Amino acid sequence: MTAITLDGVATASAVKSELASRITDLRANGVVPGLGTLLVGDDPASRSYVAGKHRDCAEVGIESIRVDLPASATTADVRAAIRDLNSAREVTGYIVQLPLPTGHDENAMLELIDPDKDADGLHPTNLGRLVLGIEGELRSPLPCTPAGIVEMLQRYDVPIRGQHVTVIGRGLTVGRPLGLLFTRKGLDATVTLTHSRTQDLAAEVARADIVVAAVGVPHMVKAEWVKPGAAVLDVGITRVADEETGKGRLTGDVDPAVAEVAGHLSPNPGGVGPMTRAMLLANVVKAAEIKLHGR
Ligand SMILES: Nc1nc2c(c(=O)[nH]1)N[C@@H](CN(C=O)c1ccc(C(=O)N[C@@H](CCC(=O)O)C(=O)O)cc1)CN2
Repeated sequence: MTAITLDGVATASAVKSELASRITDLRANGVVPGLGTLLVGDDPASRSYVAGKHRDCAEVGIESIRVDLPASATTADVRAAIRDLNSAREVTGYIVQLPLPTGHDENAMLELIDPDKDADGLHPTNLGRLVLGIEGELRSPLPCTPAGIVEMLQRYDVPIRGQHVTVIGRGLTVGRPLGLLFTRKGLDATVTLTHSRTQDLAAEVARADIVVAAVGVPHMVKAEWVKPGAAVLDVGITRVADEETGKGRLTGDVDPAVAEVAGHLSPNPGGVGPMTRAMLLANVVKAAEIKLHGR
């Protein structure tokens, strides 16, 4: 068996096309969606992700406002930048790019974001609404990677209801919110959230219909662990030196041999990453629509 590829580039492109008409409507009604980004320091990966977010905005007609602070920025500087983004009229939603450099308290900074402008769904109020299972008008923006994973599975008609999902990694942007999202009413999966202290990871993966690997350990998920036909989403990414050329290349958490066992496989790069970016745009558009129509 060779797995069906969950193509994040093509799926993100479809999402972006669908957003374009909503953005046109917003603009016609005098609301210009604007995404702000706050980047602190000079981590090359974060720089590249932020640059990608601005390119995406330009592609779909969202304005983008970039605030970059040097690695020497103090917590007071970061607070001031967040305060400015909260009050900037042209910013309808924004993100604080994570991770922040060592020495900054990420949770404290996320808490300063105006929840109505939280394009990442990572403010405690918005995460709280996810925990509370609030639906309808008060439903909060969803964290982008979890939202992108679910969107991609649904667009490929991969069953979720009643399925067993094993998530590897309990981080803030992927594992923890993803567990909440999959168990939400309407999605109705059963989730095992695993982490570095999980005793028998292979066994937890083996019983999963859907596996999400988000740890950043190259090729950690082995083909022998995976139930034949399972959907496997490779989220963690590590830059390693190519053995032949010595040049840097990107490697996911999933061993390539998994493609021979899985039913669906999202590659890395080219899978969940582009969906993360597309879901950010969707959150910005949704926030702008709320600004126009109210909740
Ligand atoms: N405030 C946030 N910080 C971080 C988030 C987040 O959702 N909000 N997630 C990640 C980084 N991230 C977005 O910020 C992100 C990661 C990867 C990609 C992506 O498109 N990856 C490409 C490969 C990129 C490359 O060549 O390096 C792919 O998978 O094809 C987009 C966004 C942590 N921080």
